[in-house]
Amino acid sequence: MKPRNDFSAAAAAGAAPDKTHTPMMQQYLALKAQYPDTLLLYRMGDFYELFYADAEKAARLLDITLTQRGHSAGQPIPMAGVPFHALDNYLARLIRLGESAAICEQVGDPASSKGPVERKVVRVVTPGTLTDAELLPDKAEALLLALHQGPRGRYGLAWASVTQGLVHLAECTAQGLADWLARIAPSELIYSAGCSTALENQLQALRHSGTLACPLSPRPDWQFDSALGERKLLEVLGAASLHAWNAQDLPLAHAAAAALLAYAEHTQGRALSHIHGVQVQRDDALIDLPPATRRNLELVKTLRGDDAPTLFSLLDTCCTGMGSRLLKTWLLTPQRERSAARARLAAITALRGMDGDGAWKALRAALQGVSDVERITARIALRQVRPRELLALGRTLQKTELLAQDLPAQEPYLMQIFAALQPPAACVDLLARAIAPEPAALVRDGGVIAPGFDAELDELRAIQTGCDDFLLDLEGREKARTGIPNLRVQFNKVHGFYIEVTGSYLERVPADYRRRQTLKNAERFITPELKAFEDKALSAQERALAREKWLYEQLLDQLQPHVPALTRLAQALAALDVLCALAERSLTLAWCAPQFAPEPCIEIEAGRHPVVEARLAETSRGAFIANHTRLNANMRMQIITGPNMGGKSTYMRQVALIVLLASMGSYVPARACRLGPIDAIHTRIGAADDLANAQSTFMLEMTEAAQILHSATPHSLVLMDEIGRGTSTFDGLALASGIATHLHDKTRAFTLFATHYFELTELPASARHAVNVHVSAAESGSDIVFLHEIQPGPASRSYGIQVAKLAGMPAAVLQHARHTLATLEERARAGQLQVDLFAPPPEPDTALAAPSAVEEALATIDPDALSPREALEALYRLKRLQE
Ligand SMILES: Nc1ncnc2c1ncn2[C@@H]1O[C@H](COP(=O)(O)OP(=O)(O)OP(=O)(O)O)[C@@H](O)[C@H]1O
Repeated sequence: MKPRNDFSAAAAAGAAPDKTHTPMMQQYLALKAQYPDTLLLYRMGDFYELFYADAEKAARLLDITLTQRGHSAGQPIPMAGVPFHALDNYLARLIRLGESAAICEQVGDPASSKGPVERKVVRVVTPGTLTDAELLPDKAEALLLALHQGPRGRYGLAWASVTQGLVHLAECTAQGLADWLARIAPSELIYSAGCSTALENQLQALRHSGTLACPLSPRPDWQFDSALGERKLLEVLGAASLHAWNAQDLPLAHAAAAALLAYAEHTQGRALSHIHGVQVQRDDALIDLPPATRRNLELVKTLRGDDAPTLFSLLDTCCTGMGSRLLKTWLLTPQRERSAARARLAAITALRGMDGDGAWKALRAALQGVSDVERITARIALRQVRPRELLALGRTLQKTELLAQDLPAQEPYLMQIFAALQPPAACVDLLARAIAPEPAALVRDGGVIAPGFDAELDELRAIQTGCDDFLLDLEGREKARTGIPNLRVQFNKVHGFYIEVTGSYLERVPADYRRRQTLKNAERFITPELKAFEDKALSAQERALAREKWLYEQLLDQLQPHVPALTRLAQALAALDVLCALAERSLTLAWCAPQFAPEPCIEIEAGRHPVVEARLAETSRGAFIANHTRLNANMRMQIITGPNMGGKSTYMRQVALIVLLASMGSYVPARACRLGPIDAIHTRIGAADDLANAQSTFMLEMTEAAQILHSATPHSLVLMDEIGRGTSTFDGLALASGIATHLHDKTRAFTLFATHYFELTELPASARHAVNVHVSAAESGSDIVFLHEIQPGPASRSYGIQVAKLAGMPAAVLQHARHTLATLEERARAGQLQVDLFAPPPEPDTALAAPSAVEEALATIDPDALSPREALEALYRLKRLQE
């Protein structure tokens, strides 16, 4: 028999309440049935309790005590709980572990309830739909992504951050899916429970490989409905058509949006009224930055997985969390079309002013302490905002009026920002009048609404403050009446008001005193007058609290119409913050403004690697040596040789970082930079075993290289670092030469190809768009000095043994290595193994290349047009052909 406490199946199936359970457990089970996959935190007094399997899971995850709470239906009830005031703390831990939690509060009045107080799930906290300031990281968005599998290997994607109010839509092919998922990097992914097993396996595999680092939740099939999605989008946008957003013909993305909005609403317990826009992202609009590129270029995480030092950590001097989040978006989604980058560059230039003495400094000083208007606005719309957030918002709004005065007037992008920086006057006024100067953290504690805002509240408060005067007066009068000199009138939470008389004066107590409590040396009394006062004071306090709650709700109602304007203002503040931070960086780090060219080219004068340069400066290990790069239609490939530690990887990465920085609209670490159209940055650098996916170093290297050869175009930048070194010398060399030739002849991408195979330096002799360069080093005795300068021509030798010496290799090993090297070189000279690495391969055998009968038959089959029976017959036919 199934254990009794495995309730979920019966409950989830909507079975009638089991009358053998206690009434409270019946209520719990009915609520739990609606959230079978989510931990249900059930409010009981000062605790949130979990029961049965939830309790066991929470005890394990949160390291809290698993106890029992009596019996229900004849079985003990496992229970674990967390104190209500520590809820945020425990929620944060659950979210980090990828769990979700449904928060169930008491909503009924305990005094008038028969049986258990009425309870309701007020919100569901999930990793992708966070809104709490305490749970959200300042500098990162929590994104929820819905994925819909359409026919013929196409997918619809819809994603949003609940605190942003912007829904993103995209459609992609099966091949592009992994890249999209990596680019969006959601905190939670929902997909249709009815999707194919292949998709489910692919998602799980991406999760194991780390490409997708978030929980995956299946949702009911019917929620992924295209017509419903379109209707819902129109509803939240308050529009009649999606044309304004160019989002009309995306049925698969609409289906994903239906599930996305349904899930987000389900978690928040209300419609998302603050959604203000839809943004369609098209495959070909963004510069492609595959996961390997983000990783290898250490854009937002180092190769070790740390947050710094990275390009983002170097750039991010933003004053607000909104700015940091927007900066990250700009960095990771650079557009192929240059108008956004041009506008940002022009704005940065205007902010810098003539000699760096522009408005940026004053603006940054003003931006300090600006609150997170974006998130506070979302929380207003979701009616979750706390009093102190409203206070902070009010102060920020007053500040933004001043901020706008400092903006340089003529620049178009800044003028646009200026227009959005005007806070709605009615909102500023309302907040200033309504919120107390030092409000309590929670409305339920009172003291949130400012004095003077509401006459009734002021009156109720006056009764409470009149308390002290009355009590002093009463104490004086009672002392005089009774002649007890140390009589005191006091209050405590348990016993209310009382008159305390010590033992020695008890005989003087008048007859109208009623005993309330006996202590060791004293008695506490109440009189009719004091009782009447107590009733009035306590009821005034209760009524004041209720009035404050009501006023706060009214305030939220009055703030709703301002949500769109506040959202626009938040966007403007974020953009201004990023532009000022980029202006500051450009001046502090001596960067230049890049120029965009219509023809294909990457021309960099005195380029530097910003992160390596900053590290060198920090550690006082000398100056960074700047290098030039010149790639254009006629010079598309550099074969880079030179010693280990010479700076090859640094040089290649710096070119990619400069291209990326320019494309996002930032100044760049160089003296000058001219950049033509770019559609992707591909990198094949370093080698890390992917043990989790059972891929060897070499397999991974080849997989990544193959992907690059398939997807790069003449407008792509490709970095290839020491390709082929993961296998035997000849195999590696042969593959490296094949790959280099393909990139040069067929792909024709801008390619930086660093290698230790000297044989590859012969390529430029036959490949007219390739050139040899090397990083320079100088020998002094048996030692080596790295000059880190890129110079024309191939390197003369590799200096591996000198580098090993620098690394502290034992002298005996070095001696052995020198000897072996001499022998090998001698043998190579004598053998003169001469292979023309770059000769075109013989034509493939045409007999072999012709399609077989099975292949021909296969080509005529359209799987989508076949019934299951026809498919089976087709399979038998193919089998026969094979025989
Ligand atoms: N242009 C430069 N100016 C100053 N220092 C540099 C420069 N380039 C590289 N370095 C320093 O040299 C170190 C090694 O550089 P890098 O890793 O690029 O060498 P490499 O040639 O790729 O070596 P390997 O072939 O072993 O991978 C860097 O960490 C940096 O400290």
